[in-house]
Amino acid sequence: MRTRTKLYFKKMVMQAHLRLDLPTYSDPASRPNIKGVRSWNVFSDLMRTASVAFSVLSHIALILELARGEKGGFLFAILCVSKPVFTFVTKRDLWSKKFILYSVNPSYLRSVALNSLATDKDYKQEVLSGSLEDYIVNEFEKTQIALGDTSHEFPSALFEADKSPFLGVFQSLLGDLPLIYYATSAIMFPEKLSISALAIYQQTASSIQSTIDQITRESSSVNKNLHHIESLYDGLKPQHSIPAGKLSYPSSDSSATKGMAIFVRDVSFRYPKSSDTRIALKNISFDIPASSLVVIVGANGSGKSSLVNLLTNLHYPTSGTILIDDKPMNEYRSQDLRKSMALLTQDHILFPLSIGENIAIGDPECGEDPAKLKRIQAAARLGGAREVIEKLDHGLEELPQREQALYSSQFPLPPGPLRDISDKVEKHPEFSGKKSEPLLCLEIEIGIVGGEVQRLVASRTFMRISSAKIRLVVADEPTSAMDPEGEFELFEALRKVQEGMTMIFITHRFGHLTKHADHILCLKDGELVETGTHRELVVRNGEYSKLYNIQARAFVEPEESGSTASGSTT
Ligand SMILES: Nc1ncnc2c1ncn2[C@@H]1O[C@H](COP(=O)(O)OP(=O)(O)OP(=O)(O)O)[C@@H](O)[C@H]1O
Repeated sequence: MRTRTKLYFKKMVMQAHLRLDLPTYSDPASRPNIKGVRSWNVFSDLMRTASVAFSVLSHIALILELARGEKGGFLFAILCVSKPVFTFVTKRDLWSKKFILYSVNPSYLRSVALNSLATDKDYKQEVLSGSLEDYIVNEFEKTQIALGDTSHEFPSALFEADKSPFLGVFQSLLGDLPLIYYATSAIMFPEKLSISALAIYQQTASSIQSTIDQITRESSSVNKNLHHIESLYDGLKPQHSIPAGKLSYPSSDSSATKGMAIFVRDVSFRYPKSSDTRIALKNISFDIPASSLVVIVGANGSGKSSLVNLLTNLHYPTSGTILIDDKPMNEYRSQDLRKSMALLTQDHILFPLSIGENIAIGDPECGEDPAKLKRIQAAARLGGAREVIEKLDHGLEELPQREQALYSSQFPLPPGPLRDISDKVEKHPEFSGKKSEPLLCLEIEIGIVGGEVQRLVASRTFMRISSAKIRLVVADEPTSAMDPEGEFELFEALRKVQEGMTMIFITHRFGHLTKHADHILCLKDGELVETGTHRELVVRNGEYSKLYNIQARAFVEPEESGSTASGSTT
């Protein structure tokens, strides 16, 4: 039951995560704040609270039953429950309240900072190289002196302790009242004295006390866990920042062989909820005709990736409109638009799945397609990843990272595959000194490096393109870790499959691609400063020509550089 409950909620948590669009997901407050395991805690907490409540009720019933036959019995029963009830009512429990804990005591804050200097590995190198050991300890001692008797107790304990001492005295008095009452009535009516009844009363009263205490302790954790579950159900409600309509894309009237046509009208964009209040894109307008090849260039931070984020529906303009095939982008279903696009960026990485699945996932609907393997192989060839895969021990079956959970044994393992793994673990640098840990998670990497990762990720894009559903391909510097030959081959392969698709490339390297571009968009500080073909822009002698000449100059002899700078190199 525990496993089933956890798995059920784990799936819900995954769905809640997957439903969020990028801007919403970027805000940590919007992400579901619960793990599957907590769901079980909620369930078991509720069960435990119910059983404790049942126990309290049965104790009260017992004491009432015992008291029924006696004169003054009900008064005695009330006295028995008075202390637990009083404690419950006057308890100061921090965890059942909404609160923020923070310290303003400079000595305390300094002591925390010095403690982290001594214990945090991020500071280790600088602390050692700066010979700061004695300084840190001495300064820490000073903060201790400055703090004096200031309590270091956990805030909840301080909060709970912070109540009138009279309450405590009264509380313990209440605890003794049943005994005082019973003793008084025993003196007045000695014939009624029964040691066994006294013992039962005493024991029952203290049981009630402890079970009520338990309920109060647990109620806050039940509250907290229920709140988490509630937030999970809230997370399942769609909360998208990107508006979307109901039109399907591609619409039935658009020709199946054409790429996506994009018209950007006076678009400005600022990242939502970003601490950086600067505007990323300012009043940008341009047209990208269907099936054209567009290259976006510009210096770092000029807004190229931000523009791509808008065109691929990952973010939404702060103002202005983007039209796709003559209709505003937000009139289409977001899912449809994304299914018609292939985005390839330098940040795309390998998933923790087999290499084959990493490529196949480009077309998540390929499922049991009998031609799947052939398609994967073709995609790997186009992405330039064939050799990368061939050198792997398990080819397409290889996992980019193998995560292994191992139980280390106190005793040496017998020779065999388990012993081999165990030996490998013990030799691993991360393992040193951790022999006593019962469970060790170890990632064994298979050594695929930057440029090779980019080839495999590019293969995923070719797999996506081979689904024949793609109308727009966007490549945002996908070759940053590749050698120039790899980059050339990738762009050539993309250009060759371009039929029926619009292609947008972002690159910092001028050359082959920019010369073939139908349009070049040149950005500077979030503004579109120039558009045109390579030839047009080079002779214009503006921002594009400046960026181009910086690179071109590196390839010409010093005496030629003067003519290059003047724009004659085309
Ligand atoms: N996720 C983000 N949140 C907030 N601001 C961002 C975010 N991404 C980019 N920016 C800001 O938007 C502006 C444009 O950045 P962008 O990444 O679009 O430029 P770029 O031309 O692609 O740069 P590069 O060539 O370095 O990739 C910069 O000021 C950047 O700091």
